[in-house]
Amino acid sequence: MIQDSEWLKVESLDLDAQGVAHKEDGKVVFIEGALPGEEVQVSVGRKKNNWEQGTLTALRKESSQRVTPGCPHFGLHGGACGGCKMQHLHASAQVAVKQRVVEDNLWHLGKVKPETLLRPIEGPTWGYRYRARFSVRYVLKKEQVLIGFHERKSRYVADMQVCRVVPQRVSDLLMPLRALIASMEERDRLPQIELAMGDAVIALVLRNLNPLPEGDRAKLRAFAAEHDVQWWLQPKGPDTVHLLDEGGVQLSYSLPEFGVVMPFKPTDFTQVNPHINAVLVGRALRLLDVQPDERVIDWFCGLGNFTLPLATRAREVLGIEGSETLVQRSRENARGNGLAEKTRFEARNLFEMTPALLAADGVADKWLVDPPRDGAFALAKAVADIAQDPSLAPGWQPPKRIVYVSCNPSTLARDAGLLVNLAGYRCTAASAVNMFPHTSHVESIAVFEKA
Ligand SMILES: C[S@@+](CC[C@H](N)C(=O)[O-])C[C@H]1O[C@@H](n2cnc3c(N)ncnc32)[C@H](O)[C@@H]1O
Ligand code: SF4
Repeated sequence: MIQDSEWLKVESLDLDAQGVAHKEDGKVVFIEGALPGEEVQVSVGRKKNNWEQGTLTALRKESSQRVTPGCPHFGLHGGACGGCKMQHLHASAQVAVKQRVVEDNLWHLGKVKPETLLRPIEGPTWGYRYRARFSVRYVLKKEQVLIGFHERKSRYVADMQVCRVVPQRVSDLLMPLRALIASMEERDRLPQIELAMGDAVIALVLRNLNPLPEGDRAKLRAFAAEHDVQWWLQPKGPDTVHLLDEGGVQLSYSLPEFGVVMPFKPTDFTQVNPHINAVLVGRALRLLDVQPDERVIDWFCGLGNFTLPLATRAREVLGIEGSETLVQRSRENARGNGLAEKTRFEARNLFEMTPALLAADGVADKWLVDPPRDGAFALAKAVADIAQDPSLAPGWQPPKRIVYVSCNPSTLARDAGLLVNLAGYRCTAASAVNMFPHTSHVESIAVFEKA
């Protein structure tokens, strides 16, 4: 590291929550721990021709948005955990940064300017995370078990004694879990514990590389009884996940606004933040404004998180999803909620969409699109191709309205560019969704209307 004595004025924050400044010679500097508006000195770690990257070492003008981090393990303030990146920035300023990221991406990558910026969706900033994947390491030298997220920029597991982004009940389990694993015969062959919380159950999935001896199973049972958790074991891939002991309360979450209950398995995709999810589903449906005579397609439907609420409003909904397991779960959930007659589900790879395949899915009045980080390029491209050459799909009509929920603003922007600049849609609204407070993940929602 080289200490740079030049004072830099921080102009903005990048997606990794690094302050961005320019040196006198025009070089861009990315500064860990620095916030917009601050004047800082930097210890430079990496140098390239036109940029440098370093860490804040001195501060002579502090941002009014700077706050004391809420977690002792926060990596930029002496802690080691790399799980959060923005705890030093006031929660509402984090949302403003994310809103700006959505706008900037739409404009710079998609040449799209939303007609309206909606108020970002916000929820609790602590204790929100109902899913987490904790690494487990038995450190032989110290005869100690660590359970936590990775340290910043490292493969090591952080020595995490509490965690403020998971619910308090889960944070309180971290030290007892360490003691439990340390006491087990298989302690050095248990690399991961995955958390999946439902409305009424804390499910913990223990990855076990070897079959567990009866003594270890008895210890898990005693822990479950004492701490009111449900153990699942995962001997191999996600499909091998099973309950340690059959029975007990079923893992599920509910969407009360729509009277829907969604049972799930702990390794199924479910949204990380159930508080935001409930608001997000409500907002998506209001933005879609589905009418009782309308047909809707829910692309990348997962276990039916949007499909079933949509089916409470629409004439019929088609849900399409890549995972057979999730399609199966969607069907069961539709049956369980009395919505089987209005829904149909299909397992398909949506990265391979073509105009002909799109036409075969039929005309729908509205679409909900909620892809993984890679986005929905093939889908947006097929719509754009048909708009350019309608003979590719004779008789097919594009949906009047699309609500696109995204976990990656750059792929949203790319797809929005296709819809707006080639397929004749207007982007009528967009906003950030603060699904992951204190991290740099940006969730967002955008509305496209056929012009
Ligand atoms: C962001 S999740 C959304 C799921 C659901 N809408 C929800 O809210 O729970 C994205 C979904 O896309 C699915 N997926 C990933 N790649 C896919 C592909 N190539 N084709 C179809 N679905 C895919 C995943 O299995 C996952 O369920
Ligand atoms: S992930 Fe948890 S332990 Fe790590 S910094 Fe964030 S709140 Fe603290």
